[in-house]
Amino acid sequence: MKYISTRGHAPDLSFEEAMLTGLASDGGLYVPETIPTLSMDEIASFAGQSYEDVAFRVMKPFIGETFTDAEFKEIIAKAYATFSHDARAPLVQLGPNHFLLELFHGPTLAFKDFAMQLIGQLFQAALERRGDRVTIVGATSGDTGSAAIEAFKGLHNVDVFILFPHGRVSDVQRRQMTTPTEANVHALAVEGDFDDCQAALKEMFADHEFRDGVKLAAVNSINWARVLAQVVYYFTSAVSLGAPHRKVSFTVPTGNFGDIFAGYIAKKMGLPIEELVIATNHNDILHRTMETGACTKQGVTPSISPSMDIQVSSNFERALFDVYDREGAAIAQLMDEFKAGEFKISQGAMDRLRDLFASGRASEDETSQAIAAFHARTTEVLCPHTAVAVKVAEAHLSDVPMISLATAHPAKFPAAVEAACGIHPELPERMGDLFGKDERFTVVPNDLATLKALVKERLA
Ligand SMILES: Cc1ncc(COP(=O)(O)O)c(C=O)c1O
Ligand SMILES: N[C@@H](CCOP(=O)(O)O)C(=O)O
Repeated sequence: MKYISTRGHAPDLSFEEAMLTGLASDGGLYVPETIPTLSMDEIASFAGQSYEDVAFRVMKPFIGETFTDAEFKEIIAKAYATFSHDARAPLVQLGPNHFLLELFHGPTLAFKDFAMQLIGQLFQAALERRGDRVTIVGATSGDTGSAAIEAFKGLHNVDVFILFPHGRVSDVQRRQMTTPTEANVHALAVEGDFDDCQAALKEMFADHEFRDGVKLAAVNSINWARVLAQVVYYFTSAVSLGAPHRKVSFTVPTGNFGDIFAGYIAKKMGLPIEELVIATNHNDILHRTMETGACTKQGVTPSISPSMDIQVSSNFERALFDVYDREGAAIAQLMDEFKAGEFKISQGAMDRLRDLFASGRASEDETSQAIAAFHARTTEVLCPHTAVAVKVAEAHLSDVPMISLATAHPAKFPAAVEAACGIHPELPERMGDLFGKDERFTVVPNDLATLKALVKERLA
């Protein structure tokens, strides 16, 4: 399996190289040259299998010969052993034909653990074999950072620097990033928003001297391995509701477009998905783009679903690559235009996007009301990101089962949840001392040169 860049100029890479590289050298994102498909019989045979078994069968065709079957199975087993629910990603019913896919039973209580726990193991195995080390720099609006730190803390062949927007993550998210004591963990509070953090990360990759000098690696969803790991739960949840003999739909709370792009890959692999619904909060660039065909940057406005306070959605580039018939030059041009604030999508590409994705937006009030209404109706306490999905999903309910993705545990956002429904969601006992620990982080101006100097200084 070869991986190619969405901008057409970077060298093709193997799975292992693409994973350890992250962003392509031409600024593009790596995608598989072809998407392997699974037959109806193969998908049907997932019924009743463990999450780990399905994970092996879904991901194996993408990793080629990178690991032996036995090695890959062991990696998967270790990755999900840290989860507190036997099903890993259980489904609960919210109402007639509406289901919630709980993706928050991993160690940091967010869906990011599904991919991060796995790539932590994959990186370790690959780096040990190569006798190599890397410097991970990650940008986070809260959840990716905590999941990355949890997966990589204490490893001798990795340093992990996490850039988070100062004052714009929840207290639980910040503490998950700032309380680990391991020397290879560096939490940096950037005086900017998530888009600034992500832009700095991409600039670091564009500076080839810096990139090669520190052996830069990415664990954001610009890294293909992150997306791949998330494809699995689309299969497990759909099959448990009768797929492939019955279609299902998904509504996905969306920021960087990684999670919903994983759903799109599942569909391309053969999973019969009726609708894939993009759900945004008031930072709604994706919804506006789907409505108008113009992708126009507006400033980020903080919300009660802070992990989705994003306006530059990395993985949208991967979807554009497909609807532009995989023409790297066209994508490079759109991304150049976007630097000045806007690009317009051609009518043909827009028609294809609208065939693939529906979209909706939930305001702050609608999000709070959804938390209150679903708690009153079902006793389920939704996190604000999940509430965005559930609210948007309501407009898409039909006789096809709808699965809304519950991307984080409500206890990560207690203030917003309590304000909405009067319940103070408690952290699970295993995280109970989070607020008793000392924090360790550095506040950094939103300045690329300062950030790069800091990374080099810490590594030295
Ligand atoms: C809790 C939560 N929900 C939803 C999202 C959106 O996911 P994605 O960026 O993959 O679209 C994120 C992070 O981005 C998140 O942390
Ligand atoms: N919501 C994310 C933003 C980064 O997204 P990623 O999926 O590209 O890592 C976060 O919580 O950090």
